[in-house]
Amino acid sequence: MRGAHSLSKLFKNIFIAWLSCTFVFSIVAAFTYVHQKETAKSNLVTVASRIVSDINKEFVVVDDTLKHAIHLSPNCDPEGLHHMRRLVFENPGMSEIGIVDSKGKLVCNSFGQLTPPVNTSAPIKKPGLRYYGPIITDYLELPAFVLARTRDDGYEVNVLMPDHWLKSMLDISAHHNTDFAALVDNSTGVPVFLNGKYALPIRQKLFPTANSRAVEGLFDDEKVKFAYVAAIPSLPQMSLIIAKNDEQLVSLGWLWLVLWSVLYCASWVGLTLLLISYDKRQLSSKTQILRALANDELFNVYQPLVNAEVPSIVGVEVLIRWRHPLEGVLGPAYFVPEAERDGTILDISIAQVENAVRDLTDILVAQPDFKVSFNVNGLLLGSKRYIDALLAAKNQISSLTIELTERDVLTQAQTKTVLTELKRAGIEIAIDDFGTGYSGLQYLQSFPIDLLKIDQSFVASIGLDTLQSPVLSAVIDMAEKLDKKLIAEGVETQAQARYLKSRGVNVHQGWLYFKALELPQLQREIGKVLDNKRAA
Ligand SMILES: Nc1nc2c(ncn2[C@@H]2O[C@@H]3COP(=O)(O)O[C@H]4[C@@H](O)[C@H](n5cnc6c(=O)[nH]c(N)nc65)O[C@@H]4COP(=O)(O)O[C@H]3[C@H]2O)c(=O)[nH]1
Repeated sequence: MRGAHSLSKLFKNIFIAWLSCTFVFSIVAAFTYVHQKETAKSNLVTVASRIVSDINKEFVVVDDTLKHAIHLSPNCDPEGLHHMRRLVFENPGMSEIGIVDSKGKLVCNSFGQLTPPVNTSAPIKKPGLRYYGPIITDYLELPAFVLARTRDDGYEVNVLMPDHWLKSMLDISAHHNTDFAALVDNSTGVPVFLNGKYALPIRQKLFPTANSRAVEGLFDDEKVKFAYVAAIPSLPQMSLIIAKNDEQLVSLGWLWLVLWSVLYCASWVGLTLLLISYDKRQLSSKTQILRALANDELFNVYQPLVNAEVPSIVGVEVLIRWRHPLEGVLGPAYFVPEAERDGTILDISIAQVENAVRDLTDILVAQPDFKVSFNVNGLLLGSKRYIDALLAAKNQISSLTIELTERDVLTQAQTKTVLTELKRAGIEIAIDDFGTGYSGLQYLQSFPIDLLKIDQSFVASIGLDTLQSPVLSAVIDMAEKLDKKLIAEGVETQAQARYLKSRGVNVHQGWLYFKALELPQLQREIGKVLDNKRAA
């Protein structure tokens, strides 16, 4: 049964660790994915801008060449021929310069006069640089395209650019994972030169276009792509379009995947171990407390409640200590909060009540109205076992008090019923650390409360000019009006004791009189008092 329980706890921890790691890693992975995708898009835009800048530079050079060739004679005279050949020689991107007459006949080119002239199309009467193509020339037998300008005399000067020059510019293999790159006609979107497999977006109209822009979505090859269209400033008829498939934008290398998986598994295992060790720690704190209880390492100390008028010991507050085999005597702050969390406070408190009855038997016989006060919290009030232990103790302790904080009174649903039952059995109900809670005071009327223990901080403020100073006086007035008994906690000086007595608060608890005493010390102190009484 115990084995099955531990196994189910182990699986629970593994599951919680898996869930947490998966959640965190999914969020990190999503952020990384989005970030990588955005970076890849902006890289593609940078690549496109760089290619356009390179192409543009070449086109500007070509355009300058065409502008220089504006006065060349169409008769192919030796001087003109020499000039044309020099221009071709100086620009490796150009294969040939030609002159076309106004009727569309190529009359002369950098190779010489053409007889008969070759028929081409008549020059368009428009200023500026323009292109046409792609074409295959008879003598080059290479695909090429033409850049041209029409002169004022109606002749056209043109330059033949072979495709291999563009190929080097648009080499997509040089740009990691690019799907295609193309120089396209701006009005039709038809590629003049293409590297890769050309596709256009299905739902968005890209052409005609005049400006640079990005598009993303489904393309007509049924793939989701990101594409960037970049205008070429020197040739407004043409643009560059460069695209990447969605899956190419974020490419996770295997090393990255391995690292990510290792990190994920390590975090999962780490978190599982952490949860197991936390469980063990919980378990061990519980086991330790229960073992301490079984070994009688937990014991009561008793801090006397003093009637300051006489003075005499009229009762005690029962406080817990742990004689730890390694750490020495530990105060409640070291283990009570842990015991409250893991539930062992119930076993501790029942044992405490039983020990107190046993410890104080002689004193109770000698002084039957001796007040014995226990610290109780909400959890204890909800336990029938504890209530039964208190009721049983009441048979020996006629003046039995329980101390609760305001929080314990107000946060437990069943408190009122239990307190009424205890009160009916003759148990006195006290509010501990009174004045430190932030709730209203109506509960003092509606709950069966007999006694208020004024918190140490208010007692400490006596004679000082602090914020608490006026509160103490108000608490004393209010207790009198509501007919509640008062005990002052933490009385440390004669001045505090004098003031409290002057205000009618006569039962004191504090180091001025006694610290918490172990049983033999308490018995000695009570013995002294009894001896004094007898002597008197
Ligand atoms: N500075 C100063 N301190 C004084 C003076 N007179 C008394 N004290 C300390 O004030 C605390 C009074 O107990 P509390 O308010 O019920 O506060 C208690 C109570 O809330 C809790 N506690 C102690 N024993 C038990 C127990 O057996 N069961 C439960 N549930 N809680 C306990 O631990 C708290 C602290 O207990 P202790 O460490 O024993 O500390 C005790 C006591 O030693 C004084 O003149 N000056």
